[in-house]
Parts: sequence; C-alpha cells; structure tokens
Amino acid sequence: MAVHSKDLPQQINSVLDAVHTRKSSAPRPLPAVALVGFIAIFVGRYLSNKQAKAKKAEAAASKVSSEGSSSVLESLEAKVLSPKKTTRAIKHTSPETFERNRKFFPPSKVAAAGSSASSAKSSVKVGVNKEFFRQIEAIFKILIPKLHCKETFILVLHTTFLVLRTYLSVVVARLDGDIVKDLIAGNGKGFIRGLGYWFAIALPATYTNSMIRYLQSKLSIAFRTRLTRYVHDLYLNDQITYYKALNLDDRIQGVDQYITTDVAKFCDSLAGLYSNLGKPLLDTIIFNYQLMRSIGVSGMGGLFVSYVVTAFLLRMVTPAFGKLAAVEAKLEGDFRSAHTRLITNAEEVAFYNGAELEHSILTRTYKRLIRHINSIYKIRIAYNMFEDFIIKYCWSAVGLTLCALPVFFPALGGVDSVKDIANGDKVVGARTKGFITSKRLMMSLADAGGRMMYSYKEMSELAGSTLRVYNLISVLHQLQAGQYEGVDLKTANSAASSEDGSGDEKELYSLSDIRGRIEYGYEGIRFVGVPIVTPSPGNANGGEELVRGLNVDVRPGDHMLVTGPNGVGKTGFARLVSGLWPVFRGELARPNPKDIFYIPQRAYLSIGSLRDQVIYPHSHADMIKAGRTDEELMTILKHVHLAYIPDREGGWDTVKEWKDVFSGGEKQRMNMARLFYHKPKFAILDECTSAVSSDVEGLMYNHAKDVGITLITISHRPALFKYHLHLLKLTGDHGHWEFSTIGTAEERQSLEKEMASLQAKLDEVEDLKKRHAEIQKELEVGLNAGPVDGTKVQKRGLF
Ligand SMILES: Nc1ncnc2c1ncn2[C@@H]1O[C@H](COP(=O)(O)OP(=O)(O)OP(=O)(O)O)[C@@H](O)[C@H]1O
Repeated sequence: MAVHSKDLPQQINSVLDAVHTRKSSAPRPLPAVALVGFIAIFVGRYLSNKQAKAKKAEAAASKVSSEGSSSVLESLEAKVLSPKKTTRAIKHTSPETFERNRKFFPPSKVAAAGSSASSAKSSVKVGVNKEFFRQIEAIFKILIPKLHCKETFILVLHTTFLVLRTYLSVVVARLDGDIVKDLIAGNGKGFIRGLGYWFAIALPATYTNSMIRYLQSKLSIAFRTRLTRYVHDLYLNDQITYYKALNLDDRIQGVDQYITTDVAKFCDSLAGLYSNLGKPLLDTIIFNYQLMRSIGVSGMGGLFVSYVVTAFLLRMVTPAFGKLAAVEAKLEGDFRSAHTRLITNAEEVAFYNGAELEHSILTRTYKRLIRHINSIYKIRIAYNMFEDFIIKYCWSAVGLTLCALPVFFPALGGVDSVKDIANGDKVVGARTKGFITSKRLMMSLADAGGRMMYSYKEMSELAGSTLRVYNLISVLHQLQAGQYEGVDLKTANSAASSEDGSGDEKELYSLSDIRGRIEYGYEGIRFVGVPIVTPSPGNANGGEELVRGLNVDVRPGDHMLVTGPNGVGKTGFARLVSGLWPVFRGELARPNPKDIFYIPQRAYLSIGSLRDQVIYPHSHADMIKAGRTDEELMTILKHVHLAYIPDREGGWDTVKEWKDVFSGGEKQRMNMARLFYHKPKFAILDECTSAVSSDVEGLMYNHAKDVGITLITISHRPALFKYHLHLLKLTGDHGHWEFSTIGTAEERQSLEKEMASLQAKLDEVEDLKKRHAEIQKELEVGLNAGPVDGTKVQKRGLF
C-alpha cells in the first residue's frame, strides 16, 4: 500500500521508522534528546543571563534604598548627568507610529456590550467572525511590530517545543505498542530495552511540557508589556487623551478596568490560544497521518466524517461566549469602579454616615455581576455535557470501530501491520501492537480534538476581550487626533428648532464640529468671539452655551478677576485656556504650556515624597537638572507659611499619602508653593485659596505679583478685588458677560484702606450719636421726676 512518506519531513519519518522497525538496534529517541538538550542549553543560558541581570538590578536598588537621602540624590544626579551609565531608557511610542497605526483602528463595527447607542445600532455580533479577525490583525501590529523582536523569538521557541511535544507523543505511542507486543510475546530482553527507552524519553518529554507552559506565560507577559506601554503612551501624553477619554467622550467607561484587567485577560487568552489551538492542530495532522499507517485509508475516511459532523454539531450548539465574556468584563469594571469611588470619597461618606447606602450600591453592582456569571455557568452545563458526550464517548466508539477494521478485514489495514508481519512478527503480536499504538494515537487525537473544540469556546471568549481592547485603542487613537463621538447635527438641528418652537436656527455645538482656532506662544491670553460651551458628550442637542462669544485680552501685568454665580462657566474659562474643553468657535491665543500654570479648586497631591509635592509636575531628576535646591524649596515654603512641614514630617524624602496628612488650608498653600517653584508668566487660580486665612492669602497674592506672575483669579470673594486690575463678570443671563477695569492695584488698595478707615470712623460716630441720644433721654426722665435721690438714679442704671 502506498504510504505518503514525502508528506512529512524526512527526519521525522526516518526517526519514526526507526522506532517501529524492530531491526534497528540504535537507541531510537536519541535525536529528540539531542534536540531538546540543545534547546535547553540555549534557553537556559538566555534565562540565566536575564536572572543575573535582574539580581544585579535588585542589588543596586536595595543599595540605593538602604543608603541615606544624600546617596539617593547622588545616584539620581549620576543618572541625570551621565546618561550612558543608566539602564536603557524606555522609549515612548513615536507620533509617526500612532499616525501609521490609526488607520488600522477605525471605529468597531461590532455592537459593544453595554456601550453607547451608536455602536449598539450595528448589526455585527461579537464572535468569531470577519470583524474579529480584522481586529486581531490590527492589534497584532502592536504586539509584533517587526519580524526581529523578542515576541517573535519567544513564538519561534514556543512553536519548536510544541512540535517537539507532538513528535514525542508519536514516539511514546509507538514505544507503548512495542512494549506491550514484547510483553505478550514473552520477549524479556525487548521488554527491558523498551522500558529503558521509555525512561529516556520521560526526561525530554517533561522538560518540553514545562517549557511550553513557561514560554506561554512569557509570551503573555511580553504581549501585555507591549500593549500596556502602547496604551499608556496613547493615553498619557500632551494631547491630554486621558482627560478627553474621561470627560469628553463616553465610549469607554471605566478605562482603568480596560487597561488593567481587560488587557491582561486578552494577552493571557491569546498566548493560551496559540498553544491550545496550534498544538492540537499539529497533533491532529501528525496523528491522523500515523493512524492512517495503522488503520488504513478507509478508517481515515471514517474519522474525517466524524470530524465534520462534530464540528457542525458543536457550532450549532455553541452559545455566544464572546458576547457573554464582554458583558462580564463590563460588569466586573462597574463593580471595581464602585469600590474605587468609595475609596476616593471615604471621608465624605463617613461624615454623612452614608455606609448603608454605599453598601446597597456595592451589593447591587455585585449582584448584577454574579447573576450574569451564574447564567454563564448554567449555559455551560448543557454545552459541556454535549461536548463531553461527543468528544469522549462518540469519538471513542468511532475509534474502537476503526481500530477493529484491520482485525476483521485485514485488507483494510494500514501499512504498519503488513510491515510487522513481513518482519516476522506473529499475527497476534502484530495485531496487539497495532491496536495499542492506534488506541494511544486515538486517545491523543480525541484529546487534541477536545482541546480544539475547547479552543473554539476560548476563541469566542477571546472575541469578547479583543473587542474591548480594540475599542480602547481605537477610541484613544481617535481622541488623540481630536475626533470625538459627536451628535448627529441634522437630528440635533431639527430637535432644537422644534423645542424652541420659533423655528429659528439655534447655534448647535457638536464635538464633531469644532471650528475654533488656538494660537500658542502669545504673550497673553486673548479670546476673540469664543463661546464657553460645555462639551456634553452623548447629549443629542449638543453642548450648552454658558457664555456667548467672549472678547478679552489679558497682557502681562493685567491681573484679572473672573467672577459670577455658581455654574456660570468660570472654571469653563480656565478649561478653555488650558485646552481641556474644545474651542468650538472664534480664536483663542494663549502662552506656551511652560509659561502658564493652573491651580485647581480641589488641591491635588501626588504620590511621592514631600519634595515631589512642591515641585509637581517636575520629578526630582528634573529639579536637579534645572539646578534647583532643597534650600530654595524651603524659602518657597516660607512664603506660603509652611516652613514647619519638612521638620514635622521628617525631611524632604518622606513619602506619605499626603492628601490624608495635610489640612484643607495646608493643601491649598502647598499648591501655591508649586506656583512659586515654577514661576510661570501667567497663572490661573481657581478658588484655590478659599480655605486659607485672609492674611496669608494676601501675602501669597502679593508675592506672586512681586515675582512677575500675571494672575487670573476665579473667585466670588470681593476681598480679592484689590489684587487685580480687571474684572470679567459672567452674569449667567443668556451667556451675558461684562469686562471692566478695577483700577491700578495700588490705587485700589489705598482707596480701600481709606474707605475702611473712614467706615470705621463713621461707625464710631454712629455709636457716639446713639449714646448721646440715650443720655439725653435719661436726663430728661430724671428732671421730670423731681429732686434726684442718688440710690434711685443708680437703680435706673444711669451710673
Ligand atoms: N464635562 C462636562 N460636561 C457637561 N457639563 C459640564 C461639564 N463640566 C461642567 N459642566 C457644567 O458646566 C457648567 C459650568 O461649570 P463650571 O465648573 O465652569 O462652573 P463655575 O462657574 O466654575 O461654578 P462654581 O462657582 O460653582 O465653581 C456647570 O453647570 C457644570 O455642571
């Protein structure tokens, strides 16, 4: 019977023939051992090198932390001043790479589970379909950016071990057949030799298995590192994509869950899928070929038919695992963010005694998640039963029948049994060997088939996490390029005119229709016809116009106070200048980022040392590079009346959760210290001294002006008038605003002083007048009452 030996690599064929031909006396598994040994040495060297490097780095790190602050400083200084000596810096993804990749990430056509309406309109479902493969292909451009990279190396090594494992399985199946045949024939020598080979194979086989697991984890970590780095570069950059994703777009809610859990899950599933799908696929090809040698072509035909029927049946009964996985990920994210909210607002909740309500929110979120997970488990019961029934029982029955074919109909047997009989084996021995080998191969095949079917389920689940990761990258790419999910202007226009009733066209502001212009590098802040509009993502009527076409020009030294009632758009003004809100119309000219500093309403304290709080957003290395010293920081703290802090907290290097350490006023003063450290040309102070006592507030304002910072203060408090020259009043009346000049600061201050002293004198006059009237009245009463008795007068309370 013709055997297609050319179909397999020559080497595998010759080794397999050597194993099953009894005439060969050479130790048969040796090529495998040699190959594994070579790979083991290679991988071992690679890993030990890595471990040695890691140990070295760890030792260096512990040395730095055990030495005092001065040595930390020295080591940092050394790093800054001699970049050659530092470890290789992690390079950020270049804007060109983002530009190149953006076209591979157009908005997903799949209806994202639990996402906004626009994507939900889509008819494409989550699952193993064309869109899934397109998304995977796009993500692969990030995972494996070029042919020669670490991931390719791991993949090649992983594939080598997978092939090796399949090869060893075939060797084991044949060896098993040989051993049983020798046992039945009573061939002691052959039996002992067989056992020897058995143990010789055990070593490379176990090593191969553990290397496959190890390389799978390495591949997953390598993928995760690449993806996380890419997403971080896309998320945290000067385009403030993180702010846009959180405030100007609602397509990715719970972005932390996406970046942490979803990315990790995706990489795990992808790395697992490669071995869970690649290995059984390879097994199926090789085992089928081997089986054909034992059970013949007709047996193979039967096997093929059983595959097709199985695949068809399983496809019919497989639930939408992809969609279920995507919904589960979203619900996990909701549960996590409910906890995060509580952590962030623990003090406020405690003051309000809100534990019970918060508890019910957490329980509700958790129940929603668990209800969904439980429903997945229930769906799985029926599916797993069906899968087991087909793979374990039906396949075994088919397998046994196929093994029996050569026994009952020798003409249908494969080439091996013919060869064995020709080699002088007895018919029973040849049948036993053939049956044991075929059975083992069948079992491995059933196992491979099972894993392949299981992989289909995994692939459906992978489709869910792929969709989430793809959506994350796609939305971030779009936001970075300034493309938002805007409202449909046609629908919004008709809605606005009918609501209005007048039929007049009302100006609509959609994030997809931003027409304003921003000019950087201007020596001041100039608004020309710029409206202040809330971005309102997802609002069908577009953003709300808070302030109508604003025209102001603040030049150096023109300190300006922005005032108005709550919610009128004062912070909106600052958000426009800082580039957080888009300029929908008009022209905005502003200084370069380094020349303007913004201090928000809620004081922010970063993770890090006390020093980091003053110099934020500089790092210590930046500070050293700029030639700034701790003494300078101390002087700054004196200006904000916080000079006692370094001593109290144990020095500049103390690391604490600073938001829990400082009082409200201290937090605000620390934020003002940052302003004095950075000394920008312009500063926007948004109610950032509301908790500071007025005397210290005055000192800080005066110091800021002394060092040449032009102040734009957002505040309701008239006490701050005296530090400003101009007043921008947002009235809140149909977007109305007024701009006026307060006068020079000195004039204003001296006038106010005079006013205050005159007022004090007037108050005194009023008191004197009142007293005068009282005395007069008493005297009149006393005179009318006749001669005065001293005791009587005293009783009336005159003296
Ligand atoms: N991302 C956003 N999307 C939609 N509306 C927003 C957004 N951010 C703020 N707003 C709304 O815009 C309005 C103006 O907000 P802004 O923070 O500018 O008020 P403000 O004048 O500074 O008020 P306050 O004096 O209370 O600080 C508010 O009604 C607010 O609810």
